[in-house]
Amino acid sequence: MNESLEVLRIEKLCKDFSGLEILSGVDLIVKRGERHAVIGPNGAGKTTLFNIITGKYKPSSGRIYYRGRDVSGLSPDVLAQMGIARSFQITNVFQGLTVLENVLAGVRSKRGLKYSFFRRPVEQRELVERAKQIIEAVGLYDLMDRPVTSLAYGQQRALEIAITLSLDPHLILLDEPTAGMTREETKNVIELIDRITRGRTLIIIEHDMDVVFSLADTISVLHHGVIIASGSPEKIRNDQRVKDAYLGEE
Ligand SMILES: Nc1ncnc2c1ncn2[C@@H]1O[C@H](COP(=O)(O)OP(=O)(O)OP(=O)(O)O)[C@@H](O)[C@H]1O
Repeated sequence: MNESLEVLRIEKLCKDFSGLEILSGVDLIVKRGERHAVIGPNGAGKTTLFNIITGKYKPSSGRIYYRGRDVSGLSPDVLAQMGIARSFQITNVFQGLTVLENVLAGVRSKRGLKYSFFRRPVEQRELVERAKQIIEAVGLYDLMDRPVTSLAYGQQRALEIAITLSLDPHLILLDEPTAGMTREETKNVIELIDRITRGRTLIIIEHDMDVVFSLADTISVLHHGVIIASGSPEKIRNDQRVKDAYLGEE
C-alpha cells in the first residue's frame, strides 16, 4: 500500500476507564478521500475512539499516525491546527451570535486570530467572504444574519457542519450527524455532507444503516473493543462475523 494515501493509521489502540477496557487493540486505516463509517453496537466504544483521535482522551496504549506523523496523545488544539476537525455540537457554539459570526469565529481561529482581533480591512473582508462561501455551501445563506437560537433543528445541524468546514480540515469526524432527524432532514443532511466534504477525508459514526450504506465507501465494524471487519459496503454486508455480531438479518 502507498503510505502517502493514508490519512490515519491506528495501531493496537487500547483504552480503559478505571480498569474497564473499552478498546482492546483497535487497528484501523483511513485513506485519503475515503468516506469511512464506523459502526457497531451501543457501547462498543465508537465515541471513545473519536475522543482519542481528536485528543480529548489519551490512549492507554497503542499509536495513532496522522498523515504519516505519530500524533498519539497530542492535545485537541494541536490536532485541530493540524487539520483534524470534529463536528461541533450546537450546544458548543455561540447561541447569541449569528450564523455568520459563528462561522467567522471558526475561520479566524483557523488563521490563529482571536475573535475580537481586528486585522486590516482587506484581510477582514477576505475572512468574511470565506465564511459566506461556506454558509452558502450548506444552504444557510439567507439566514446568515439570524441568531443561532432562531434556527430550526436541521438548520442548526447544517451550521455545525459549516463551523467544522470553517476550520478547513483534512480529516472530518462526524458523530451521528443525523441523530434526531426526520427522514427528510436525514436525506438532506446526507446529501449535504456528501457534497461539501468531497475531496476531504471523512469518518462518520452512524447508527442508521440506510445512511451508512448510502454514504460510506468503506465501513469498519467495532465490536467488543476491536475492529472485526473493514472494507467495502458489499464486503461488510456479506461478512458472516458482522452478520452474527451486528447486522443480523438486516
Ligand atoms: N469518560 C468515561 N469514563 C468512564 N467510562 C466511559 C467514559 N467514556 C465512555 N465510557 C464508557 O465506554 C463505553 C463505550 O462508550 P462509547 O460512548 O464510546 O460507545 P459508543 O459505541 O459510542 O456507544 P453509542 O453507540 O451508544 O453512542 C461505555 O460503556 C461508556 O460508559
